Amino acid sequence: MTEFRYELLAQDGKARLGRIHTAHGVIDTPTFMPVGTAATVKGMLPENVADTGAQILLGNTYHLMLRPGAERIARLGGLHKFMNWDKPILTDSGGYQVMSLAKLRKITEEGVTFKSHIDGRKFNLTPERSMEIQHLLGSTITMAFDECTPFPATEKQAAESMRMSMRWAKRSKDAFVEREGYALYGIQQGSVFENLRRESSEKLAELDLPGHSVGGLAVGEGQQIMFDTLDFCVDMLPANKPRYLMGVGKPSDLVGAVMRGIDQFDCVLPTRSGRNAQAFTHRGTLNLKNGRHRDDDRPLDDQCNCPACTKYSRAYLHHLIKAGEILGAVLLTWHNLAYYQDLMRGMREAIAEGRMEAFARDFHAGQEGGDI
Ligand SMILES: CC1(C)O[C@H]2[C@@H](O1)[C@@]1(COC(C)(C)O1)O[C@@H]2CNc1nc2cc3nc(N)[nH]c(=O)c3cc2[nH]1
Repeated sequence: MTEFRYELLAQDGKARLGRIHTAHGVIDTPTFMPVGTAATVKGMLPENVADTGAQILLGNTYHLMLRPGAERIARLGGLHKFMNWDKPILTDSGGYQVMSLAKLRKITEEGVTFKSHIDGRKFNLTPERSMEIQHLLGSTITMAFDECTPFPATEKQAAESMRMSMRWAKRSKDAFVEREGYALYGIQQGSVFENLRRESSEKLAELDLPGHSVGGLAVGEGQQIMFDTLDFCVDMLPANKPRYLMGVGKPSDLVGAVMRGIDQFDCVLPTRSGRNAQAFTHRGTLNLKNGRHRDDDRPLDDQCNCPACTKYSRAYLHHLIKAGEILGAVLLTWHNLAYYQDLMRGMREAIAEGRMEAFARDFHAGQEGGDI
């Protein structure tokens, strides 16, 4: 069996090249984790997600506990078997999704009670139940149960929220079932306050966990405040363990956060935007609904080798979108995931060669290139 461990292979400024070894395989970092909320990366076969270069997917405790149920997935062999993905899976712990999706939520020291946004059934989620669900799913990386502090928050609100999350982190660790090659990550909170981020990091350090995430960001604060917070909060987490920035983000967020020491990312943007006709390319973003594409025989992105870019034209993609054809959403999702993986691969190579600054400059020049 493989023990869970992080290898730091190279650094370029604060940017890190690394490798995470897990029971379900290796993850080259910096890495982007496609979101597979309901046990599927929407519109994609898992083998095609793997073909884009993805080495790990994100799943959600909240969605899977509501439907089809964690015990059912366990009876059917676990989430990897259920969705036919044999590489690592990281599952979020549910607190964030309860606050952003569920109805009639009630938070107490014990946990959260809420009504399903699907059928109104009542549920109870505690650190202990979240750990049990993620164990039943067979998650490679389990996230501690926390409260994502809303933005904006006063320092007092952020302190109270963070301190409850740190008590819940201890309960998560006590309930987590240790398995070789599997890991529990702690989640740093504290909003935008340096002293609270430090207090959170010190509390997490006492638990000696194999990895950590920066929580409480990508909650509407905007890129500059996110970067300003990362400038001080990432270094508070142990350098010999992975650092995961939850819910981020658009391509320029990824470049800026890698340069501030982040190793793992997840975001709905590439898949959700793909279903909404938006394509990320090396020369900026395109909306394929726009009529200017109707006669354009060029590939979507001439630097991409995904099926959408090598087998079809912008005109065809525009036609599929206008006609509401499923293939339009599939091809744009496929392309966006391939673009995100190309971006991460490009950054890994740049860090290995000590040219991350130049990579970032070229990235921004390409995005502002215009006339795409
Ligand atoms: C509500 C929904 C679907 O989740 C996405 C997406 O909208 C949207 C809306 O704007 C973008 C940025 C594009 O992403 O924000 C969400 C992504 N930001 C984010 N995800 C998080 C998940 C988290 N999980 C835990 N356990 N704890 C956290 O502190 C936490 C913080 C997070 N911040």
